[in-house]
Amino acid sequence: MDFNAHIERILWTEEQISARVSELGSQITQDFSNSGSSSSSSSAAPMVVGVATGAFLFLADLVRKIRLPVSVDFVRIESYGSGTVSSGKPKITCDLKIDVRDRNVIVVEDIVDTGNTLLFLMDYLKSKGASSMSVCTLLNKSAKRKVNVEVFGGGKFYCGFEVISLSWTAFFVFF
Ligand SMILES: O=P(O)(O)OC[C@H]1O[C@H](OP(=O)(O)OP(=O)(O)O)[C@H](O)[C@@H]1O
Repeated sequence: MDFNAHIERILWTEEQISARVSELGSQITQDFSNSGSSSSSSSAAPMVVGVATGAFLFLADLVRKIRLPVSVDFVRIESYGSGTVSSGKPKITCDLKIDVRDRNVIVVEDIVDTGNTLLFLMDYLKSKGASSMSVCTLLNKSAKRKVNVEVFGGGKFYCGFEVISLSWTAFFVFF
């Protein structure tokens, strides 16, 4: 089987992604080093929560670049099923194992698209008593956003790469 036959074009090389992941890890290390967190309400090292399944590889690369004793957990949230269009109704199909109460949580995503998954997760983490929520996503498709993606408790939004939609690219080429 020719693996490359499934790749239409390469947007970012392995080297570019690796360099960007290192930058994100350094930024997070810096932001969470001084007071133990970006929020003043908790002194514990941040808890990194990957949204499975998509985030697992990015998370593995990212945590090796964060020079802090982070704890790691996963939550499985699905909204696409086997399709490519979001149902708009994310659901937890595998819950967190670690208690997030009074913790500063960094949610790690492979991609933020409509924003529905993060909005759902933000409400969930708030209901579980997390002190703050930051987001670190490898890819961000802000042109596809349907709901506002917010952080809370002094958290930050970290983004690896912004994905420009083809229609916008065509618009700029045309003019
Ligand atoms: O911003 P949104 O429109 O909510 O989309 C983003 C979410 O969609 C994908 O997950 P998916 O539901 O496909 O599950 P998977 O990671 O298991 O493939 C992706 O990994 C994000 O979690």
